[in-house]
Amino acid sequence: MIKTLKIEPLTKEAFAPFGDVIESVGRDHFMINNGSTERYHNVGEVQLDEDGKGIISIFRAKMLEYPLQVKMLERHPFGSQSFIPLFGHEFLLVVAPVGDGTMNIDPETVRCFRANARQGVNYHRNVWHHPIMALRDDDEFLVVDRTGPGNNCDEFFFDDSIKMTVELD
Ligand SMILES: NC(=O)N[C@@H](O)C(=O)O
Ligand code: NI
Repeated sequence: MIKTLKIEPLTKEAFAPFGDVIESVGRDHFMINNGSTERYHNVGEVQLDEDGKGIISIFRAKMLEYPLQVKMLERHPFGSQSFIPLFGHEFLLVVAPVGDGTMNIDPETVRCFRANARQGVNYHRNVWHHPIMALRDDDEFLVVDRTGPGNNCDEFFFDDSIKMTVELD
């Protein structure tokens, strides 16, 4: 199989099978702080297993080489993982659904999205995703995910016959 992944705009609806889009645009909110602040409540769900702890980290990422061949995806079985751009830059993401839970990904289910400058993402537990795909060097992302016992990162490598690429326009 040889295919160039279509880069789709990131929307709440399209991303629903993979997790949450972290954004305020178009979302419900209510006033707090005596009317000085709008709270966009619960735009993403932090998922943890009973032994895990939620932590906040910062990832400073290099831009990968494009066209990029998607050789692998990873998943986190014990918790969700969110990426919120700290500098408000767009970024890409490649995902695949949880599937049947085994260490296998149907390449036909792999999708690519582009997050706009006001969006972050929250991958739900076991959602397959590519490591962070910044669109400029030294871009920084706030990351909320899980630490704790056990291996929380499964990697799946596609067969060499599967050539899926992401091209920048
Ligand atoms: N390994 C790690 O902490 N980062 C990845 O999970 C990622 O999605 O970038
Ligand atoms: Ni990850």
